[in-house]
Amino acid sequence: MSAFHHNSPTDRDIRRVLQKLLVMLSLGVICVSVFYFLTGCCESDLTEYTISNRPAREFLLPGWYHERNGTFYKDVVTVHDEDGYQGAGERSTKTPDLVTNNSGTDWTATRRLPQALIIGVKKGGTRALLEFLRLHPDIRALGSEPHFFDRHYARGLNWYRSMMPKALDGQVVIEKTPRYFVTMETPGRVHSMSRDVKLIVVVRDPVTRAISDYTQIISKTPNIPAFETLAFKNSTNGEIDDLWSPLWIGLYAQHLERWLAWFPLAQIHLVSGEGLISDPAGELGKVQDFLGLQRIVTDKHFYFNKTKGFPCLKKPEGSSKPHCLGKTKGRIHAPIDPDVIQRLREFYRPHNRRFYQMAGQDFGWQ
Ligand SMILES: Nc1ncnc2c1ncn2[C@@H]1O[C@H](COP(=O)(O)OS(=O)(=O)O)[C@@H](OP(=O)(O)O)[C@H]1O
Repeated sequence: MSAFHHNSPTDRDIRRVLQKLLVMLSLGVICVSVFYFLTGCCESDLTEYTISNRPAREFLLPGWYHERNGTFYKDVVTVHDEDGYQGAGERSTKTPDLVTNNSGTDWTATRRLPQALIIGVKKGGTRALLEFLRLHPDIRALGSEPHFFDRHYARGLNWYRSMMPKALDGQVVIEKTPRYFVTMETPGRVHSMSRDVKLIVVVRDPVTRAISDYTQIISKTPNIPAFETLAFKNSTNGEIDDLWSPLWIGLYAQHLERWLAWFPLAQIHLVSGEGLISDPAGELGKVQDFLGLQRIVTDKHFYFNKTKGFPCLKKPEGSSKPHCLGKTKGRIHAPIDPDVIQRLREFYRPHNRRFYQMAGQDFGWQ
């Protein structure tokens, strides 16, 4: 009896302690949830990546993820060029290690179709432009090249929208796929998505661009014939093979004409690829104006890296260290016979003149 009276308060004590522990545990869980919610840990933008000092190939290839209906999908990585990858829904159980850039932490952010597109040109400086634009807090840029209008159109606009980063009201969603500029069906398809979309084309001297293109091709397929062999239909009479892709892409007037059948020139902004290297802040200023954004990306964001020979970012978004583009951007070109270069300059001269007239802008190519 006395033992019973002696044990009874101890049981109550234990119950009380257990109740207190339960209350404290619940409070802990609530606090952690609130903390995660406020810091945005629950919200990661899976189509984005953090800019790092590592070359693009290293930090992009390990995995692109996107999320649909609460499931993470690892993108099937198909290398298009140094920085172009496309997603196609291979299921993954891994947690994404890629994180968002400015903004997606706000729960009001939604995925929207892009209001602006960098449509070209291949090897013009499109990656540099996109990386520089990402510094702007009102820009939400897709890191990969989705190739929606040229390769994946059958997947539909909902798929395209699902690829986009989340954006807040007032932010401009943008993607870059340089092949859009030269593919026949793209202007009409872009127009049917939106007649108001803003289009950006980075253009570069077509001769240098062709050599850059060839340098990239040969880096992947070293056994292809020499540039000089591919550039001419007939080496004895010097007739240029303008259907060879590296040369055909440089026929800017012809490609622009196709876009002008669908969009007014005022909706197309041409960026000088050379200017993007010599005066990145100047070119970025004009692009920000065109996009209706405040000029936030300015010369204080850039420095000239002598080793790289190109402008680099002092402090890229998502990192505190300076950042240059990867080694496939700004690489040493394949050596080309100077007579061939001269012949190509002559070939492009009338095409360039026509392009300047159409664009109302002289890019000063020789
Ligand atoms: N800041 C900076 N750093 C490095 N490279 C720069 C920069 N600005 C412009 N460029 C030029 O960009 C060229 C590559 O163009 P793209 O990014 O459009 O190439 S791609 O079509 O996406 O493969 C690349 O071409 P190459 O020099 O022939 O490699 C560069 O000349």
